[in-house]
Amino acid sequence: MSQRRQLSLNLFVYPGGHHEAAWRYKGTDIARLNDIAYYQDLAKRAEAATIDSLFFADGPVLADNIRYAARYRVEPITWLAAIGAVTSHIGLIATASTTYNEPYNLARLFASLDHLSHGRAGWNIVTTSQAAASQNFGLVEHPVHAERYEKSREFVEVVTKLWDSWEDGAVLADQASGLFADTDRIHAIEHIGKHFKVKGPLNAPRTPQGRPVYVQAGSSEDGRSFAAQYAEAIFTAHQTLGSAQAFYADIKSRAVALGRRPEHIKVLPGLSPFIGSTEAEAKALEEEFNDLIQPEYSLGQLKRMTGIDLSGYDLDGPFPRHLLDIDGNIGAASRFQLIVGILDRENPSIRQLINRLAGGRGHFVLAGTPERIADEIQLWFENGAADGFNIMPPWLTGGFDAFAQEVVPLLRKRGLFRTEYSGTTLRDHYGLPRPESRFAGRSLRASA
Ligand SMILES: Cc1cc2nc3c(=O)[nH]c(=O)nc-3n(C[C@H](O)[C@H](O)[C@H](O)COP(=O)(O)O)c2cc1C
Repeated sequence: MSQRRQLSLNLFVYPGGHHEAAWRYKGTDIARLNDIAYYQDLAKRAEAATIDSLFFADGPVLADNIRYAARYRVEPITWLAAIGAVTSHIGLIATASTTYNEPYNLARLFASLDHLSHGRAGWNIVTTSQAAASQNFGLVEHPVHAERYEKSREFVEVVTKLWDSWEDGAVLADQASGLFADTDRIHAIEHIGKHFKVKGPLNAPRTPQGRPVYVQAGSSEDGRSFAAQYAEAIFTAHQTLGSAQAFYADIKSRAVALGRRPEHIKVLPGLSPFIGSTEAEAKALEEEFNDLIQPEYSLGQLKRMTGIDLSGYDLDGPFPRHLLDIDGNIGAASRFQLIVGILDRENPSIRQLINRLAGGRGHFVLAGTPERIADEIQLWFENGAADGFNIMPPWLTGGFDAFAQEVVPLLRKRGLFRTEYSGTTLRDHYGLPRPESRFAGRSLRASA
């Protein structure tokens, strides 16, 4: 009997939680945000709930709104390495930018993470939308959207070749013969492109997963086309079932047009759940968070997403829609479209829009009972909108614990989510094949 299709559930970790005022919430353990033991404990609890992976976002520049929120970054590969050492199954997905890294260095870092975790590494491939990052790297200006995506393609090609440069079986470790490596199975990549010139090979063996899982998180036209070609999992933000369905259908059909199998590209929208034993209790909890919002912070967020500075405007007045530059070049293009959608559907005041975005920066925020949350997950999963979700707890660690203790058992009871891991690698959890090196068999052909 073929097994029922299973949800993929990731835990998206943000210091303190995803609501922008999470760090001010009484239940947030704010003193422990730099304590690796806090994240290790969280990872162990996520592993006990058979969550597919932990995911850390990142960007190589300090957020300009640090004054009002815990929005600093610790470097995720370093952090996940320490988490990997105390866990055995949960996937470890780190974000790294193709605009502000060198492929060789990054290939080494992720290969090391995959080795040390015995095959649990994933790479969230981003191009970095924050323009201020350029000032940390001596660039005259931040490359525009299309340029960043063009460079990211070559970056991924180089890194993939480096991960392929050692075939399986290249390490002989034959103590009797004295041969450590079969050098016919280790290949220079000789890459010469527009942005990178890399001879290779990598200086470490092929990793347990062949290569880390490729994750992608941009939803613009360039982002989708990139994802359809390379991504094995996609993080995306949607406010409605309809928008998620349209995105899902578009991504899968693009992937199929490129000769890929649709089930090898997991679409994982964000979901930030406020859970209560009644609907009213859940809504009251969300309100408690929204009461902690600081408008200075929220208006900065809004400016980043829309390009408009609304400081000085009456928060309870209408959103000045006419100021939106629909055709302009906005860094996070898909998030801009998402806000336009909210304005079209709901015509909110500025304050209502701020509250709407505070929980998940445009991701789907849902306040309800555990059954209501499970119903919505099932609805999206069974109606062509999602292969799973990127769970974004409003606060940590309590917001995740509530999900693990109250929603996960319901999903299991409905046969939608595993009760135990069936494998040990992130590829196993997502049901993805282990890729073969492009050089596989080449040495045999040469000597035939
Ligand atoms: C769940 C999720 C997580 C993301 N995490 C990051 C991140 O850590 N760093 C980053 O630079 N961008 C991140 N992004 C943003 C996208 O990678 C992308 O840069 C942005 O959406 C703009 O690209 P687009 O115009 O193709 O959508 C994230 C997006 C989503 C949906």
